[in-house]
Amino acid sequence: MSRDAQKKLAAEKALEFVEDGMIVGVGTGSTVAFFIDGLAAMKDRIEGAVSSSEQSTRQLQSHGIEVLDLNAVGPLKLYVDGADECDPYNRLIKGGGAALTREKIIAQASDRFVCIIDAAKQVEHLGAFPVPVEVVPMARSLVARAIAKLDGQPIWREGVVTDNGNWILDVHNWRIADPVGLEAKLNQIPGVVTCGLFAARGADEVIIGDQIRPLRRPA
Ligand SMILES: O=C(CO)[C@H](O)[C@H](O)COP(=O)(O)O
Repeated sequence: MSRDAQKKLAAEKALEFVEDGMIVGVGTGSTVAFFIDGLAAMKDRIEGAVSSSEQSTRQLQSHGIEVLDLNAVGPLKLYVDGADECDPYNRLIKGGGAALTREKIIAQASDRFVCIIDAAKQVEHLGAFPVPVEVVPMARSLVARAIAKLDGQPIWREGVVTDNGNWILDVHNWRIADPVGLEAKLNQIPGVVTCGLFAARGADEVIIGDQIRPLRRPA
């Protein structure tokens, strides 16, 4: 089955988590685009959506789904999003689409985070995919030097400006032994808005094709 077909299958399976009257947290990316298309068919049953990017907002609104402000609606029951990598414990690398900060905010504000991926994104250890880090522009070189001290190789994603007006450093060649510890270290560097490691709060369920994998904790 093609990767796109797997993404579509996972997105359709995630629709089963949507309940009547819900405000649904919606991620960003090509997998989520399938989810939004599916959500459109259920739009009269939901109250609206909270969106993680301008891109998803446009797609939601094009289907007539109301996009709500997270501050006005409070905690959400459900957040559905894709990922760039997923380890056996549902810890993720996200941010290939540069929407990581709003994605992490909505994931944190949601009771349940359902992640939808194709099988190629499953890995034993996170780090083959470069870890995106959103930085305040004036701190780019300061953060890059701090990351180099942590043995990562940061490369500026030149030309990309996030929805929050910030820049992205992609960190290559990282052997990530402790994703939770590294996430905390990155988030402490002044100028880092957030990093694309979703380890402290990973996904509650990962849907790979039509298979649902619940959360498993590391031993
Ligand atoms: O984190 C993301 C955007 O910031 C996406 O979820 C991630 O890049 C996966 O995208 P796709 O579904 O297109 O493969």
